[in-house]
Amino acid sequence: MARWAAHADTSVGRVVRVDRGVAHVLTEDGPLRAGFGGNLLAAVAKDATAAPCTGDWVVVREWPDHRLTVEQVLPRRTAVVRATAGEQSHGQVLCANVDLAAVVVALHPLPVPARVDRLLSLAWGSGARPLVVLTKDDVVSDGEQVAEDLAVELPDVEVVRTSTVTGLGIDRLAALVAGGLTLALLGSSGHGKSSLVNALVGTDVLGTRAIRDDGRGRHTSVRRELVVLPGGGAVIDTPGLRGIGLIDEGGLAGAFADVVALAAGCRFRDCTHRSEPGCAVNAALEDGTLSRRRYESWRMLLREADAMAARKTARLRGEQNRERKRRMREHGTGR
Ligand SMILES: Nc1nc2c(ncn2[C@@H]2O[C@H](COP(=O)(O)OP(=O)(O)OP(=O)(O)O)[C@@H](O)[C@H]2O)c(=O)[nH]1
Ligand SMILES: [Zn+2]
Repeated sequence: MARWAAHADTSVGRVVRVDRGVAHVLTEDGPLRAGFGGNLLAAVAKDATAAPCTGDWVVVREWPDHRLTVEQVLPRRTAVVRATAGEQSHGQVLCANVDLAAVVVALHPLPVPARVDRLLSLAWGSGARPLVVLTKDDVVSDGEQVAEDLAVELPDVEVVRTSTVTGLGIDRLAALVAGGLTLALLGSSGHGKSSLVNALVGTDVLGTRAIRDDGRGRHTSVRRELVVLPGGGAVIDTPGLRGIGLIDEGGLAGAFADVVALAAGCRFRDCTHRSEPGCAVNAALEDGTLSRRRYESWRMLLREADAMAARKTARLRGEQNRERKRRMREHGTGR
């Protein structure tokens, strides 16, 4: 490496992907691979979210024997974090420092709105600007109508129709990131994320074209990869998200800002928005301002977020108990 940052032996770069404890980092002087430094390993042992992930800016150190290690993960501006249910888990960081978080949903078969809501909650939770990207417009005739219906329900979110067959909407996505921004693609398997990356790059970088003899797609690529685009900016493909348990309260509040605003007007602070008098949410349902579908979707995700929060509390309590027992053993006191 020729050019160095603050210290003579360190350099700053952006993580393209992480493979079994090896970070692939893009620096001003080209790509490099680095293991995790000792302090970083210790931090990761305590909290897995401390590990470098795609999109992170990191400090890489070169040792006298030319070994390279990631010494530090710079603070994340935004992060797409999937809540996970495991007792140990603090959530899983899918990617970091993204400016736009796109929910990628195919137009065929017809998008399931509750699914879009769920993924949008994940997108809102990241701190990035959420976006809906509808794919495979070429296989349907009512793409425009579906996009319009969604846009009406999601007033704060841009909805972009795309097709990697006709090229529709690809220029819009390219324009959104052109100023040097980073776009993350979130969605279930098979909805066309890798195809979008390829269309944006103009070449087959992620290997969606590889088809096996039985006609099914083969995935040779390592996912969660950051790809720098020729027109400026970058795009991150994430692995197919199956869905359940990705919700946190913050993201949900963002995705349902309209409903949260309504709920603030309920007569009772602890209104459950079922049948209480003076419930502003129910009033909006009755006068049609809020759709029954969106209301049901919100309630379902809220229940999930509550369950997730309860598990988190239980986990923290478990950690405290273990710590107290450890101290009892060591010092004969629980204090
Ligand atoms: N007709 C049509 N087919 C598309 C379009 N985009 C993707 N496909 C097809 O849809 C299938 C899935 O596309 P992928 O890009 O692999 O989807 P993915 O979301 O990356 O899926 P995973 O890799 O499993 O996460 C492939 O057979 C693509 O060729 C499109 O715009 N139009
Ligand atoms: Zn209410």
